[in-house]
Amino acid sequence: MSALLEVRGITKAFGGLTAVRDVSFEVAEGSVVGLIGPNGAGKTTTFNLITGNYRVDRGTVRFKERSLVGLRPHQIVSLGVARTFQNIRLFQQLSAVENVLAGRHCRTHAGLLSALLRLPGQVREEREAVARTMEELAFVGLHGRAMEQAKNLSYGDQRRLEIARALATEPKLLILDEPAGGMNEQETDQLVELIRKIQQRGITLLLIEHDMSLVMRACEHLVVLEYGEKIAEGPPAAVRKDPKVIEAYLGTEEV
Ligand SMILES: Nc1ncnc2c1ncn2[C@@H]1O[C@H](COP(=O)(O)OP(=O)(O)OP(=O)(O)O)[C@@H](O)[C@H]1O
Repeated sequence: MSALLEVRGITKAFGGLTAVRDVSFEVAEGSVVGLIGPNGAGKTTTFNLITGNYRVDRGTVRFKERSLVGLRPHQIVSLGVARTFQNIRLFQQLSAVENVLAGRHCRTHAGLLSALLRLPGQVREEREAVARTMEELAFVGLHGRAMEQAKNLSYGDQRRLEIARALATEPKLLILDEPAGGMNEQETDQLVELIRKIQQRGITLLLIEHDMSLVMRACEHLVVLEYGEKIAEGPPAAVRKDPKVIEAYLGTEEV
């Protein structure tokens, strides 16, 4: 079976610095894949190349055998690739439910005219969108916080809200950039559970994470970057013993 996501030889330079050089990997449908590596290794740049936030200099990105190169981020979301960001990007003044509704936007069809006239189709679509939103909030464990402004939520809850918003776009592939960033141990344990529940829904996950306890528990395949290049990949137990990986992390953090 072909991979859900296939990245082949992607390269991206910023001025004189090649942030990602000739990186290739695949994400099998239904799997949880971790992209790891020291700070500045090119992980977020790789995500931005997949999601259309940056354009590749060279190489290909294929999702469900369709090229994503040259597509705009919202087109890629419509195809079924959703993401969260390393630096939380929520509408801080809006409620949790409004933030998730913003994510639903790409799956609603009613045009401006029917919205203004409040035609029956529009009203039905709105009702469905709110119901779906409440389901996603419950799914990530935020049922009691729907009306809370995003800025009043804890860091861990804000990360969960970002995941709910991404899920509301009905992705096939969910890309998480440091989902455990700023979380305490208990919140990280809950996140491992949430990742399993998302996988059980049939959604494939690709994540960047520095918390190795999460990576080792949640991921079945790891891709390791250093200085923009892939230095290893494989099952977590094998990768953590790989001398190149240990070397890359020496003096930075424990693998
Ligand atoms: N928009 C940009 N303009 C210039 N340089 C950039 C840009 N984005 C990333 N870089 C550089 O590219 C390199 C890779 O950065 P990237 O953020 O992809 O690494 P990372 O592995 O995600 O790091 P971290 O774990 O610290 O988030 C870094 O040297 C960074 O400074």
